[in-house]
Amino acid sequence: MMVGLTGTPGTGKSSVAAELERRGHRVVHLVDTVQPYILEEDRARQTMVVDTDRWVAGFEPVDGIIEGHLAHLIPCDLVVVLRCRPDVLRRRLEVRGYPGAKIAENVEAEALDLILIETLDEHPAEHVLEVDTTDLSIEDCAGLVERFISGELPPSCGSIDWTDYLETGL
Ligand SMILES: Nc1ncnc2c1ncn2[C@@H]1O[C@H](COP(=O)(O)OP(=O)(O)OP(=O)(O)O)[C@@H](O)[C@H]1O
Repeated sequence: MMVGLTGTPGTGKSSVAAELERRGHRVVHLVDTVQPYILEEDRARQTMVVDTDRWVAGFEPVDGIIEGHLAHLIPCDLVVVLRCRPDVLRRRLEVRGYPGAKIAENVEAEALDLILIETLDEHPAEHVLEVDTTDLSIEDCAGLVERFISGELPPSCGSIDWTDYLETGL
């Protein structure tokens, strides 16, 4: 089974994936697979521009967990979307020393549910679990992912509304 672990930067994908790896799951990090598909470096946004169509077409399916903010673009069997309340996400990204514009862009994307919307463009809701990491430990998040994969936890998404964080200007 191929499981995507996606979310806005800072929502905890790498941390949760590391915990799942520690628990014996096979994890593939998308950052290790995009190198041949990088078109250019976007210096202002401190990020790489990836030819996502070619990358998706060239992706070899794996039996395991695919971690990265493009994971929902792959034809996974299940997708977990990690979420983080925008004010807390802002703090997580500030700690990283990201430029203000990059923080604002990611915080706004999170408040607008962009990754979830993209996920539901590609996958039926019955294959999707949304996890609000804001008040959960990394171990708890990993536990929810495990229970979703095993079928113990049903799919669930769409109950988060952080539009207030847009109106208050964060
Ligand atoms: N559930 C959590 N509770 C508290 N802090 C968390 C949680 N998950 C992640 N963090 C913290 O948030 C920060 C960002 O986490 P992480 O690097 O795992 O995010 P990411 O989604 O993989 O980001 P990127 O896409 O940029 O790699 C880290 O400092 C991590 O310790």
